[in-house]
Amino acid sequence: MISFDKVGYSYGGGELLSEISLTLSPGSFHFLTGPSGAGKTTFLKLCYAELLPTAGRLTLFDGEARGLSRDDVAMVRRRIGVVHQDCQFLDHLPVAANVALPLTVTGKDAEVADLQDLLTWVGLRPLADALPPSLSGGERQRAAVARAVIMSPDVILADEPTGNLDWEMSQRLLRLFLELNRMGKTIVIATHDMNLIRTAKGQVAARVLRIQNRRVQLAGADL
Ligand SMILES: Nc1ncnc2c1ncn2[C@@H]1O[C@H](COP(=O)(O)OP(=O)(O)OP(=O)(O)O)[C@@H](O)[C@H]1O
Repeated sequence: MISFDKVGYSYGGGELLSEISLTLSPGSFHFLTGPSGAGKTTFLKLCYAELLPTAGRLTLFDGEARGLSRDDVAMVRRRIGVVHQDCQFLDHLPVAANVALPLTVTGKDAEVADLQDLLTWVGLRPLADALPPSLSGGERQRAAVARAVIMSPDVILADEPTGNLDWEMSQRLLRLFLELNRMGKTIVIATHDMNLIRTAKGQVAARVLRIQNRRVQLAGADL
């Protein structure tokens, strides 16, 4: 589905990521960890063609990343939902409209019932008409998850989704990702939170990718 073959990435200086060879198979669950500045966000950006490799071959679905046309990139982005680290919203639009935005911008209307179901699923139905600035950190993250899944993507990438959340809210968010994975979605979560990883590993056959010394490698079973 997403396959790295000796991929490297450089922002212009030396390589930040080197010789990455791995495959994110359909339905798999991966955590991505590593020190601050190691390149986790950069790795995720490669996965959704926000950045293109500066070395090696990266296959996104059936196409080589560097050979994708604009239409191909748009197609890739429709199949990948991203929960960004800072989850930005349009502050003048209510939560429901923000969640529906990926559909609206592609000219489609969200079915009201589907949108309400999605908001119920993330526990935000009572806040459907609230404006984003009034949401708590956990509510923002759940709205971002809802927005990332509204297009029914095959893959969900989340960048530090539990970064500023307390343990209970982190667990709640983790349950959403576990449920999405049970529905067959491929999940990649970048996180520093080892407790979250351990908790998840009790519930799903998650693999842990660790970025160290520019390489991305599968961590041992001790994690
Ligand atoms: N657009 C850019 N131009 C140049 N350097 C960049 C750019 N974006 C990121 N970097 C650098 O690349 C390195 C990796 O950044 P990245 O955000 O991928 O790391 P990270 O592992 O996600 O970090 P954190 O855990 O702190 O979020 C950092 O040193 C960062 O300063």
